[in-house]
Amino acid sequence: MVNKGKILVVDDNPGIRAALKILLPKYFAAVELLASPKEIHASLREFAPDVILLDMNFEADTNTGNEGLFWLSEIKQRRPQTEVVLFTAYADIALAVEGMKRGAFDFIVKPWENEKLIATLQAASDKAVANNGKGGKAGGKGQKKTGEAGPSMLWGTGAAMTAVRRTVEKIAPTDASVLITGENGTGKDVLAAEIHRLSDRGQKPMVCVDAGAITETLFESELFGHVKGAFTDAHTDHTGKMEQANGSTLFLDEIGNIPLHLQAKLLRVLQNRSVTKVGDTRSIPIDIRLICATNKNLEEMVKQGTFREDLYYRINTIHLELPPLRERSDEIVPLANLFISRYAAKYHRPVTGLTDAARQVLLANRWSGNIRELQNGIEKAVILADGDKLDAEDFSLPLSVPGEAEPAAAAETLEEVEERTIRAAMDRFGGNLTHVAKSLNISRPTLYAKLKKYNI
Ligand SMILES: Nc1ncnc2c1ncn2[C@@H]1O[C@H](COP(=O)(O)OP(=O)(O)OP(=O)(O)O)[C@@H](O)[C@H]1O
Repeated sequence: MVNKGKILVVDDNPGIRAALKILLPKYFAAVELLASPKEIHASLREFAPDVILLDMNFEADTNTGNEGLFWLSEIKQRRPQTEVVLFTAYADIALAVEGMKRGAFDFIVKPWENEKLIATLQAASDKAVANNGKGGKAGGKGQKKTGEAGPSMLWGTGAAMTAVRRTVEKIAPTDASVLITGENGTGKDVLAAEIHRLSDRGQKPMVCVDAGAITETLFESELFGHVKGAFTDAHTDHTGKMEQANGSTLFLDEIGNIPLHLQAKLLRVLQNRSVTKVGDTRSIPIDIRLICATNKNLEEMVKQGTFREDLYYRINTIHLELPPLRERSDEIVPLANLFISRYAAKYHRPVTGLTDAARQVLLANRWSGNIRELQNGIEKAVILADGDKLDAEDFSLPLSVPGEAEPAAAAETLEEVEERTIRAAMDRFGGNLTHVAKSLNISRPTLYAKLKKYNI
């Protein structure tokens, strides 16, 4: 069946373009092919593709994929509703995860299988159509919206998350500054929203600023505001995010990305509890609760002199560390089920759950992109699935061990999940401890201790 989607292929290999020129028009309403990414901007404007199949390396002899990542963010900035499928000859899972974190829909490795390529492009096209329906807001990370109601948070029952939850319950109603750390995709934004929701300020919208997404020149104006005429483009007065957050919570994401000279200005505002707009002399008192997040090690940055120590102590009254998903295995199945119901409703698919084999594959995966990667995987699987349960084959995951161990149930203990994951990895790597330790991201001594503990 021909999908309504418009596909743009960007690849400098003429042979690949020739093959796709024959294949794709059988399945899609319109297909455009470009040899160079330099023409992407024009094509975004004129052709307005739903999906871009984007080569990762355009210069001969390079295989870093950096060019692909650069063009991915260009596309996402200019036309966020367009979905991007990365196309690479180099099977690099780290690059795939990086691309997904930056908003790519999926990753296809060359040489490709026609069936998989078409299915992926069709799923991406369906998602692009859904994106268009909600005004172009697409997945991936972009500028955050003030007051956007974040999705509700599912709390894990493992030891680490139980401890985080207890702390959150104690500190949420106070005005203490909170620093949330953790790898990308562990749920820092979601946790910030939860703290705000539980606080006395929860009736007002939380104001979010992604410090990683604002240019240095706009930072002050964005945060503190400006008055008309303060600089060339300041045609009107602008209320900064700090003032907008008055009486509420300010969530400052990616705080580790703020350059030193701006850190000094931020500190001054926090100390004085007042803000002065760019181009103004009057100071406006502000009453905000500050929550910051970062995936960087700020303590290390303080030692290296790239993060101000005084600012670090100011924002870090309470420190919450979100563990990576691989250390929160008890959450994988409940989260997967949550995302299944969310996406089944969104895409009108009759999917209701997971087969045992699918649970198995999800539990055995490493999830370097954490909950975001799981969410993306479920979204794609829901779009592509044929039956009412997602099966192992609906996920293209590297560490799958279908049908080996006992099916996982949501009620399993963390230890049971850990034991099964280790057994699965031992089988997969034929007992090669170096490979098993590496795949589980633990040291060999830790692995020895666990093998002994579980009598493996
Ligand atoms: N506990 C949770 N319950 C439900 N959904 C969650 C949970 N944690 C994270 N998610 C979902 O996973 C995705 C990633 O979460 P979030 O953006 O909060 O991570 P993050 O740590 O802030 O990532 P980054 O470091 O890239 O900013 C989001 O779509 C979010 O809705």
